[in-house]
Amino acid sequence: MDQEKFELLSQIKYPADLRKLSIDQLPEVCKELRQDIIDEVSVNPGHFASSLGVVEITVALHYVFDTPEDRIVWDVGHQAYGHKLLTGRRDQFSTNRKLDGIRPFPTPLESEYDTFTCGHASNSISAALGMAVAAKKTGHEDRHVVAVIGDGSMSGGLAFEGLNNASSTPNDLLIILNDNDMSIDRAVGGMEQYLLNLDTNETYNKIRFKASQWLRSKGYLSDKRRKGIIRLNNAIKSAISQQQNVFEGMNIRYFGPFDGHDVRETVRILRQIKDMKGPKLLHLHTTKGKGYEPAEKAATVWHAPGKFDPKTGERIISDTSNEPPKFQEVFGKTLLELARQNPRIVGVTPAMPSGCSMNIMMKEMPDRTFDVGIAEGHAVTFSGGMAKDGLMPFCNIYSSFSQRAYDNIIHDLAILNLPVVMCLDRAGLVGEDGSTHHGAFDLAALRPIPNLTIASPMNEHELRKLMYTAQLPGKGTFVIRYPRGRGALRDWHCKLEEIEVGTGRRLTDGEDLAILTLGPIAYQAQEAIRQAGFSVAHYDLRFLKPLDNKLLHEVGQRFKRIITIEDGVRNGGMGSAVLEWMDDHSYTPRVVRLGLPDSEFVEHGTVQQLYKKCRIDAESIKEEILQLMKS
Ligand SMILES: Cc1ncc(C[n+]2csc(CCOP(=O)(O)OP(=O)(O)O)c2C)c(N)n1
Ligand SMILES: CC(=O)[C@@H](O)[C@H](O)COP(=O)(O)O
Ligand SMILES: [Mg+2]
Repeated sequence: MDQEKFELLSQIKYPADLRKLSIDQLPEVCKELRQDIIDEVSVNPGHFASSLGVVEITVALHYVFDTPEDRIVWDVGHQAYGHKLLTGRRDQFSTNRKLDGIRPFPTPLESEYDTFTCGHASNSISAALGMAVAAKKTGHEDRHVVAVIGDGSMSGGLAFEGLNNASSTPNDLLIILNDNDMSIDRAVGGMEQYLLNLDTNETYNKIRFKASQWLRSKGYLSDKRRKGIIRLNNAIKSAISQQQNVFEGMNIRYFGPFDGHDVRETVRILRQIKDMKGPKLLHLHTTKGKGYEPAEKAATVWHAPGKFDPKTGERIISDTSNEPPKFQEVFGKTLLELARQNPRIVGVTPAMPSGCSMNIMMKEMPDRTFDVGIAEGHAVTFSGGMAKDGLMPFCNIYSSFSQRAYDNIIHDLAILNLPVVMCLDRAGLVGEDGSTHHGAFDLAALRPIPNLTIASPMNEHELRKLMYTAQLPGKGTFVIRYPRGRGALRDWHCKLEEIEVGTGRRLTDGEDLAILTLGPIAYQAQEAIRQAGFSVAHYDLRFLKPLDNKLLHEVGQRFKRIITIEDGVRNGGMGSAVLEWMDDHSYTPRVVRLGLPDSEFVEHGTVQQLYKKCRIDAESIKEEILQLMKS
């Protein structure tokens, strides 16, 4: 069956097999590859539309370049399913993103065809430039290095830093700009606008490409003359179009825009430019979701659509009407509610309006919400600027992406204690996106920073109240972290009221030991307490900073055994804070800290599977209780 349906694909285990085919067979390879992605992702969900959009680019790259000796660096890596299928992982693809299965994004830990860590956007140009420089300095002068970056990822500051350096460091890097006019939501910003305008010069660009081919064939286009010719070219182009090409202005040769779905043409162009010296950028137009109509029509939904029927395009969505809402939905609705009451509130998201549900406020208040593109550092500093002069920004960033903005939080918010509410979404384990996406480090990373208030709601009511509290006058920089997915309360709407900063609460009382939790991991603890059969006092700490001194004195005085549980790295976070506090106040309980390890990165799987691996699921907590009670 596989051989019939995938006649060519079934013959390709590695790119070397692909390279045995004729160029005229490539469109058929693309067709089969696209079908394989559709079949596989429909039953084993993952990132979808982006991979469909780069099928032809993927095939052309592996056809033209001598991978893995030549280096392809994917940006984000959510578009790399075709690459995985052509590089020895077709047999394992059904395990993609599953516990112990192949990883969600390319990584050299998995394959020599994966050249760098992927997951967080905008790093490909910098990493590829590093590889291009390393190739020259380590005796691999013939190695080609290619960065493949989307238009959305090009909005990230790191990409600009990479371009800036590439323009002045000797290198032969090729950057492929995969321009589909989309991020997860619609791509935003000046670069996007610029790329749109570049399209109007398509005819000019074609003529120019042909001219450069001709000049080269006549020997006029030597590498020595390259910069001069680029400048001349630029001057002519500016005169014709009243617009300078940004890339060429930076001495990066620009080719395009071309149709990135014409695999034969893409191969031809790549062959033409691959050995040209100096940095160069090939601009290809593609359609996100290409070849699968529902995805082409609604690329945001089909970015990662879950299971679906490949024939009808119907998404298979289980009935969740009896389940509690997602934290994201509660955040989005509460933000709008608060913004209606408080005119100083504005919303900021770096490219995740749908993911974090800020799109709810965006719809009603487009002029008070800002999607700044994939620019986490900027999102924070921009929020700081607005706060400095009178606004009250809610800046929502996925916890793991906020790692990009660590200094901005310290330097541009905390030092002035500016009233910005940093909402860290996807805090803790996120599941199938794996090690690059778990929000593992925020608690440990932010705890030492002066002025910050750091809180984590146990459930939807707490989230709403913390959001309300954070926007009250005089609260300074306020961090609220909460996880991906559903909360615990179906009846999530509650009155908005203030929670006194730095106060936790006792949820249940007991005599044998105390459990301290932060955030919704409390529910795993509650289940463990039910099963364990001991008299356990359970405290929801609620604030990591400031700690609740009164609560901790009560715990220190009453208990010789304490278990702390957090959905974050166990060293440096809440457990460490409690341990330090107990020591500082001369209490000497035995403290068992449960949380994510700092000895290895947590990989992918369902959240529940990963809780178990990290021993923060109910069953493991129960075992820890029993163990501690033996001591
Ligand atoms: C630092 C960082 N911020 C945000 C994201 C979330 N994210 C993943 S893919 C994506 C959109 C990327 O758009 P683009 O590069 O154009 O790729 P496309 O999906 O359009 O092919 C975003 C915002 C991320 N992975 N990393
Ligand atoms: C590739 C990437 O970074 C995003 O697509 C991420 O996978 C989104 O995850 P959520 O589904 O949690 O929004
Ligand atoms: Mg894009």
